[in-house]
Amino acid sequence: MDLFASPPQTLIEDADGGVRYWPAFAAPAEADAWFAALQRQAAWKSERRKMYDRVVDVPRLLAAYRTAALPDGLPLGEIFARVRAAVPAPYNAVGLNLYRDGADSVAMHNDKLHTIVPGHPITLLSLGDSRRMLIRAKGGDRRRIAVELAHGSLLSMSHASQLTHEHGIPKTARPVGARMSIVFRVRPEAHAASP
Ligand SMILES: O=C(O)CCC(=O)C(=O)O
Ligand SMILES: [Fe+2]
Repeated sequence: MDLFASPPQTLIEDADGGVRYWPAFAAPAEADAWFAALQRQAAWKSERRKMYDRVVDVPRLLAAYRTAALPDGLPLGEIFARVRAAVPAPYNAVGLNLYRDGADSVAMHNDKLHTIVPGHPITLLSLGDSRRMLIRAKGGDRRRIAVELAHGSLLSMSHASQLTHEHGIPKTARPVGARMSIVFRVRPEAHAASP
């Protein structure tokens, strides 16, 4: 079966591509190999960020590369080619998030607008244990959409959806192992190496 060709689920519709989800984008064995290589060899960093008047640990590990300078020995070139074929865009940045366990998370947010170029999607591959992403409109119907981001799945969010919706990965008390996301973006040149 050609999983690659299976149609996505549309989670949100808008004139810019909406938010679409492909549950079985990568074959399980391929996703296993990508996860193992990236967990072992990506340049993971723990970051600290200013939150109001405090500096706090970002509750996940991060790595970032320019797509024009992907390191050898990691499967990022192969992943990039597959993602770009499914959701074409002139991606120039890839950010990786590693959620070590259920205590790691990302708060509800939209991706910072000055760090993404209008008109282009944000497209992310999930590897490892599945984690739930919540998506919620900023105004109007505030009911949350939940999507369980499966091993080997792909999610693409339009630029327009960053204006209308927030997304996040809440902490979970479920005993979960590591999960990572590999997030492709079109960034202004000044931000192309940012996570
Ligand atoms: O890990 C994910 O699936 C989402 C990450 C995210 O929202 C971000 O890096 O901006
Ligand atoms: Fe995000």
